Amino acid sequence: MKYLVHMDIDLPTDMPAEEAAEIKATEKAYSQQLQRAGKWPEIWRVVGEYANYSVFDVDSHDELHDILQNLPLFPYMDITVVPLAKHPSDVK
Ligand SMILES: O=C(O)CC1=CCC(=O)O1
Repeated sequence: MKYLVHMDIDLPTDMPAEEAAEIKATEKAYSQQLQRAGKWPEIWRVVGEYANYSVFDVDSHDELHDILQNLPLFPYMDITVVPLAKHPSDVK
C-alpha cells in the first residue's frame, strides 16, 4: 500500500541548537534505515520550506501510523497522509 505523506516541520525557536541537531541526526538515521528497507522509497524537500513530500510503501494503515508516530521530529510536525491507488492509465 502506497501513501503520499506531507511533513511540515516547525521546531520551537527557543530549542537549543545542539538539541535540534541531535533530533535531526536521529531523524536522518531512522529515515535512512526505512529507506534501505524499502518502506520509504521517496523523500523530496519542498523548495523554500522546512517540509517534505514522501512516499511510503507499507503493509497497512497501522504500519504507516507506527512509522510516523516514531519519527523523532513527530512532536514538531503537521502531517498529511494521502492513500494512493493505482492509476488506470499507468503502463507499469
Ligand atoms: O527534514 C525533513 O524534511 C524531516 C525529515 C524526515 C526524514 C528526514 O530525514 O528528515
